[in-house]
Amino acid sequence: MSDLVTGDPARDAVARRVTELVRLVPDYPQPGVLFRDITPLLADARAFADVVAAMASVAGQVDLVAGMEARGFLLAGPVATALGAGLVPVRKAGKLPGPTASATYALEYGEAEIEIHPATITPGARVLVVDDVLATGGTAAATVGLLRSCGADVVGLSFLVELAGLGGRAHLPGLSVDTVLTVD
Ligand SMILES: O=P(O)(O)OC[C@H]1O[C@H](OP(=O)(O)OP(=O)(O)O)[C@H](O)[C@@H]1O
Ligand SMILES: Nc1ncnc2[nH]cnc12
Repeated sequence: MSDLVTGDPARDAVARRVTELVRLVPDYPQPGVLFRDITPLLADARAFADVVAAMASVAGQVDLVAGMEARGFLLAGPVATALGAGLVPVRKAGKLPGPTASATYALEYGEAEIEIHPATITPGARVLVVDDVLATGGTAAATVGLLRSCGADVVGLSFLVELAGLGGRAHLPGLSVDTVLTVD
């Protein structure tokens, strides 16, 4: 199932472009995974601008946008600029000089650890979390937990593509979760 009908024609048109421009790669990076490759979308100037605008439109006033390494960075930076907000890079372990705060989590294809600089988060800062794909929700849930442990007020999450069949939303209870395109 593709959720291409939101009732907003402009938003539906952006969702259709995402369907057209996100390449499906079977068995990558391991057998059984249908990988969503966003590079054709990023290379299309109009589509890139439209998805950034759509992803930013879900939030009101925010202080910071948190983006997950690596593909999340590509969307979170422009979304932060569009919202007049700062950027918090959520990095894979070992990439940030200390002091850092960290969390471990499970992926659709493996396990990972993420880190942030807690000093960049003022207590009560309103933070929007941005990433390309919501799959099992492990990355997003770990990011929310990490941000909250640093005093952030996570006001919502904005994704390009949600793989609804993997049930990621269930790991984000009580949070506003928006996606440009939802697929099974
Ligand atoms: O909902 P989940 O099951 O946690 O999966 C989603 C995450 O997986 C991908 O990142 P990945 O760790 O593959 O890193 P990359 O962006 O560096 O390719 C994607 O960009 C999300 O961050
Ligand atoms: N199927 C998938 N395609 C792209 N990124 C992902 N992250 C987790 N699962 C993914």
